[in-house]
Amino acid sequence: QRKIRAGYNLPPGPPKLPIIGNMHNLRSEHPHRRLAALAKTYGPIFHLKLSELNVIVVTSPALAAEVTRTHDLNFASRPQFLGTKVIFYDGGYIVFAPYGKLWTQLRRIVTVELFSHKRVKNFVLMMEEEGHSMVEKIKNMAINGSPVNITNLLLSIANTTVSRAAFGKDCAQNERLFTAVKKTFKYMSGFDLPDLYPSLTVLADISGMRRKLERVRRELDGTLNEIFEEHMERAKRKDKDANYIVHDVLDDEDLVDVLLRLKTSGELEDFITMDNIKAVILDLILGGTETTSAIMEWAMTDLVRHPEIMRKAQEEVRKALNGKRKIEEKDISNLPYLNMIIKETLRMRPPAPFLVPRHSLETVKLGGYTVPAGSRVIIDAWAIMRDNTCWDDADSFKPERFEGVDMADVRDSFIPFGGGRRVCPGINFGMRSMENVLANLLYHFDWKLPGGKRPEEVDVEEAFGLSLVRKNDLVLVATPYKYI
Ligand code: HEM
Repeated sequence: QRKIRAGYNLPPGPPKLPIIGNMHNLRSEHPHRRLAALAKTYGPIFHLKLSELNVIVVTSPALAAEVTRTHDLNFASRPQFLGTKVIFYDGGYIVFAPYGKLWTQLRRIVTVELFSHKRVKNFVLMMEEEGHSMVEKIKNMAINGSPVNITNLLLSIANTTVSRAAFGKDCAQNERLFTAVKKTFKYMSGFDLPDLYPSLTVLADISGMRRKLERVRRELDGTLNEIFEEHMERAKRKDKDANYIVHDVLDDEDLVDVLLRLKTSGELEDFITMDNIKAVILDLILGGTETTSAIMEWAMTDLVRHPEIMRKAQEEVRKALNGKRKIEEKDISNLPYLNMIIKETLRMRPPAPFLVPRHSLETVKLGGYTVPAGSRVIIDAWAIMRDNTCWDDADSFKPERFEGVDMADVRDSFIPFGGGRRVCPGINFGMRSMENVLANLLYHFDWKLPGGKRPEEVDVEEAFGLSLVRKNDLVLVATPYKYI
């Protein structure tokens, strides 16, 4: 560290304490708010020492663009955490993968096979089906007078949507897998002791962290093995049965089918193992579940807090549907205001406030300062999207601000999905599924708070884990809409 300081012009930052560096500066329930406050003192790029690690934080659109565009390749890698190494088959292969051949191959496969327009179109039919069954569930609760736990409902539908895309319909192991995945969420903050002192490998054992992680990994691996075996069996039956008919696209291949087909037909590079394939599936579940459910939950929170915005959104969807009983994909494109609501929620409550950290491969200059090779680089998307110099009245929920905005013009200041070659590949999939679910909630029901609470009494307490979520469950009362 002394060597780094002597030779380099590191960005400014708060004073460091011996051994722990700046860890005390982040001790807060809300690290995203702490970092934004530090930016006010130290400027748009600052340096933190978290135990052994050099952490560079950037909080301006221009510097974020330098990371994701000007120096894209240099920052295209990820730091490694103990959790990702143990659980994700030695390193994770997409979200947390270091930059390299394996990541490039697997990301390409996922982009082409899961997120292509054609596939997302097929998945949309599945999303429609899930949307309808959610509506029926809520109608039953409304008839019985039970309030709806929106938090659980949305997490469950987000999980079903991603896992149906990955494993197909009626996967018996889904519940078990999701329970294990949820356990992994809490081991992945990157701020755990073994991650802050990576050179002290013994810490992973003393703290008991490795043991806990290995237990979860065994659970996940066993469940994934069962799922893969069932898929292989089904593929064999399909091959043997010349009369096997694919009845509709929902019956078609899911992602596990696709990956297994590519593997057995030799279309995948030899170095891609079954463990890599299993890790890809976990990556997608991890990347796609809590993010989408968090945004939908915050959107509902802000809608009940702003009844006039809720009313406007409901008028839009009810006018567009004109008495129809079921929402279809083609209806969604007639809901521009709903799309603005989702964008505004992504701006104000990004599920990944710091995106996913980057790792600097080489020493480079950023904003006139030196970023040493091996630094962890955090793009503070939360601070950028709450910056009053980028967004007028940035702390207020105003979906109208996106009216007529060409998104290319705000590409550096609207970054909930990140940018550059590590940008989120699930944008299309995520946006479609969120629009579908929210349109259903707004079309079929009127919503109010239980116990006669007023809109301004809705709590907006945040909890910071793998994603920025509500601290307390959102519970609302639904009244079914009387169709025209
Ligand atoms: C509200 C929805 C979502 C948000 C806000 C979101 C946000 C993000 C962010 C910030 C990153 C890191 C980007 C960077 O480093 O620049 C990311 C990466 C990723 N996301 Fe998403 N995501 C969402 C939905 C999804 C969905 C639905 C999926 C898949 C089903 C998904 C899969 C991934 C994957 C695989 C990566 C890793 C990309 C890589 O490192 O190459 N995400 N996402």
